[in-house]
Amino acid sequence: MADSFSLQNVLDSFKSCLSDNKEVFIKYYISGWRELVSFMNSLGSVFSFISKDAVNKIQILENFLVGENGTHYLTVQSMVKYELDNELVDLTKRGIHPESGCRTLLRLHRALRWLQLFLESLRTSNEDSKTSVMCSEAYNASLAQHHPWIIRKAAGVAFCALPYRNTFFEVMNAGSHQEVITLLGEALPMISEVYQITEDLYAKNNLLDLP
Ligand SMILES: CCCCCCCC/C=C\CCCCCCCC(=O)N[C@@H](COP(=O)(O)O)[C@H](O)/C=C/CCCCCCCCCCCCC
Repeated sequence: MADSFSLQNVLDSFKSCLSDNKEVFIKYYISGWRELVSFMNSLGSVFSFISKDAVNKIQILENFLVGENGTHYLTVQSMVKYELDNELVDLTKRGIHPESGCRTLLRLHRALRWLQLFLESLRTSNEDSKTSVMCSEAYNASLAQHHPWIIRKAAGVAFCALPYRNTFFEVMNAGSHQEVITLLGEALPMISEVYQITEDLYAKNNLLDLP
């Protein structure tokens, strides 16, 4: 995991995610998430429970990727085909495959929607905007609908600990505020494309509600 966060690295990871024929490389998908988790860790221990869950899911996918069937886990497309063809996914209720690649990636995919909304909000924010409000609005419009009450409550408490917008931009380590905004403008189309390709693939295969 990177020692200090760089927004440029996040951008590079999501840029590298797409193959020429628009498949999503799992290796770069998880390296983008690792970079984001390193950022979240720098914000304080109140985010540890979120970071632990994200790291756990990243690790599950990493284990598949370096495991004996790793060639099937090169892209999200090849993973979906391999796991469905070999009945390795619990489709309606949790059973003998509670940690399939498909359901694990789905959790990060939903979080990617939150990230997309949050970054867009940050990009278009002004000096008076509150990061906690932007974060919780993005969360309510995405991940919250998949989380039980207790997680929503804990997430709400964590959001209140987010630093003010100015400090937040500085921790992003990407130069002046204008430079951060420019970089966000470059990162967002990459993130959105990766999100949409994954969303379409999951929808086509009826995988959007995996338990
Ligand atoms: C570019 C820099 C600015 C933005 C930096 C953002 C950094 C964000 C880094 C990581 C985001 C965490 C991703 C969380 C994945 C959550 C996956 C999930 O939904 N897991 C739940 C369901 O899993 P299963 O039980 O079905 O296996 C699990 O129950 C969740 C537990 C933890 C709580 C998740 C709360 C998510 C809040 C997301 C907002 C993070 C706020 C960070 C603020 C910078």
